[in-house]
Amino acid sequence: MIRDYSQFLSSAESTKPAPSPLEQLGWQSFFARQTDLDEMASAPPVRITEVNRNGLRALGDGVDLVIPPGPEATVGDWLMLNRELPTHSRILERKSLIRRRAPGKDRKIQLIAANIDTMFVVTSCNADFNIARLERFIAMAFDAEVSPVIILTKIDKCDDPHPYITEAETLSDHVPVVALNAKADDVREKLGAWVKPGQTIAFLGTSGVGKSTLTKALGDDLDIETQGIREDDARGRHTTTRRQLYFIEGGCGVLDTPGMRELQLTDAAAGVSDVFADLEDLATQCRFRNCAHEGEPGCAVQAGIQTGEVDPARLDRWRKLAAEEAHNSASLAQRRAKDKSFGKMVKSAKTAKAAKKRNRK
Ligand SMILES: Nc1nc2c(ncn2[C@@H]2O[C@H](COP(=O)(O)OP(=O)(O)OP(=O)(O)O)[C@@H](O)[C@H]2O)c(=O)[nH]1
Ligand SMILES: [Zn+2]
Repeated sequence: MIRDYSQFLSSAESTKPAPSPLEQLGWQSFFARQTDLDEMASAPPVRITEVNRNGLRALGDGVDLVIPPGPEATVGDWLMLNRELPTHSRILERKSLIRRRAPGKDRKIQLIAANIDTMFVVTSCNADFNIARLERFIAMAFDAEVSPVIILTKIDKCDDPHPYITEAETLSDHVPVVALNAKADDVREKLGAWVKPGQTIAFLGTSGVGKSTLTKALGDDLDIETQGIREDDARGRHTTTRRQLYFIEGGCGVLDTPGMRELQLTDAAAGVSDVFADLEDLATQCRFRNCAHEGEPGCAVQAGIQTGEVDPARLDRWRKLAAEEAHNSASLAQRRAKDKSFGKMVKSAKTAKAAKKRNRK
């Protein structure tokens, strides 16, 4: 996977012209390359900022409308708006996509959010800190093609945050680690490399680690609670739902959706491979191709443990994550197979019924 890290390096920000209205909504060259001026004139780009029962809320340059339900789009998507037939608007290819497996029996894949640039994986310098969970969130971000950044909060409440920082830094060379006090006034400064006009960010982490506090720190000029929108519920009552993608001053998109809070590891095989690339590399040197690294002769991974090159705890986490991923993917495949055989059963039952009917005549 090739990633663009140039955004982490840029410093010559001041020479840039002020962002256009579209750029403030997150319009980037990645999307511009998929269209041309002719199309933009007749079918302007719009960004989906909410998905609800009434449809998709779409914002563009001087455009703010609700597209009726229909398009397979999610929050963060860019559409080329078909003014006559909005439901036939063209969805642009996504820069990133976060999906999740729905809870409950019907384990369908749901689209959670598209075109997020940076995923802040938040944990705190206390008992919440769990390296395996961090790894899982990082794998999920990589799989969605979003650049993850680890935020360690509550440094003000712990004697020495360094062991946490050091451990988080060992996860991957490609994941920056920022330690901070979410209640201090340097949050904007510390996250400035990622929170800037034209970017879309999201927070991921368990309850109580400081996601809301961080969000408030970024948008202090904005009362998130009052950004709720009115929506008719099934009984025709007005209920207020929280906006899902909103823009803080200067135009940085912040994605906040209930779905993000319930994310599971969904089809994240590629992400798991990214986080454990070194172990996967090593495993190619095992004598047996299907080596389980559990004591088979010629196992390069076990040899790595002997020499101290491989951390056995990390091998253990890799195994667990890979197994969980396999289980998730398998249950989807099983479900599909079941659906198929159920369909066949229905079909043969119908045929039998029809045959009975015919026989009765
Ligand atoms: N001292 C200190 N307190 C913090 C810090 N970050 C968060 N808190 C406090 O921890 C509590 C939980 O923070 P929230 O921002 O609500 O956590 P959250 O991740 O949004 O939690 P959910 O909304 O349940 O997902 C609040 O009382 C915060 O004030 C920090 O860095 N330092
Ligand atoms: Zn092996």
